Amino acid sequence: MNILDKIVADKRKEVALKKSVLPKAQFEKSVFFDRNCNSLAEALRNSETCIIAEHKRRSPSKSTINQNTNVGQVAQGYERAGVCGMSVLTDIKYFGGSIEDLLLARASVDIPLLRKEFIIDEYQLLEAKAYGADVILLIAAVLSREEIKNLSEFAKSLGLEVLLEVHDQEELEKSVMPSLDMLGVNNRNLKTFEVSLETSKALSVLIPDDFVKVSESGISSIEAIKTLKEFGYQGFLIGENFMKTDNPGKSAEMFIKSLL
Ligand SMILES: O=P(O)(O)OC[C@@H](O)[C@@H](O)c1c[nH]c2ccccc12
Repeated sequence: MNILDKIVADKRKEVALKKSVLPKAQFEKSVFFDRNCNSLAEALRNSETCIIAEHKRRSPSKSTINQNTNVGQVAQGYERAGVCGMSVLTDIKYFGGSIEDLLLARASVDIPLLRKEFIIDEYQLLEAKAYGADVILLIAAVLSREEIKNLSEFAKSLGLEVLLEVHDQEELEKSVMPSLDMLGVNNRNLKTFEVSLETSKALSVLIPDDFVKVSESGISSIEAIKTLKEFGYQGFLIGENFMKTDNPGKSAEMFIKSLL
């Protein structure tokens, strides 16, 4: 069993348990449930910075990155820095996040928020909406085409945007459909943790032009962004490079300044 299989097996148990404790009808009572979502795709199309900054305490590939974060402060720092959106990891077991992190970020900023999670069930989409997300991530490596279709259409019916993540040509070809807003290429192979920006370069030509292209993971230099922009990318998801510092917001601000 690779790490991704393990994460998904644990996620299925976690979601089953959550469903028994908190029935999904509860989510409709959230003040955020009827909120109009902010568009990340729109922000990326109209921005020069193109950065989606992530809140990530640890990961299976790096163990601890930053355990002493205050997610509200990080969110405000990212917003001040001028990012297009923020990604909030909500997985507890492998990434040290929580769904409450999303809520705290939502309470602190207005920028588009992506719920970064291993989504396998509509329950998690209702939960994402209730806790203030604007965008959800679907990972092609763990979903069939039919699951991608059902989950993305359900997300859209809630007013959420959808970022679909792929790592190779096969995943990309099985996933392209109109209910997606953005296509993300993960430079990190979630099964082996190998990182290479070549993945984004190779897949860029295969992504239809009507989707906003996002390059994810392993990005730490201005040069990398300039090169990826030449390959048509309009969004760049950066986590560790900001989170490993004492002040992720300030790091994002400096990065963005040197980008402009
Ligand atoms: O910290 P990095 O290398 O800048 O990567 C951020 C983000 O792309 C990464 O956390 C990520 C991309 N796809 C995921 C899916 C699940 C968990 C995490 C991820």
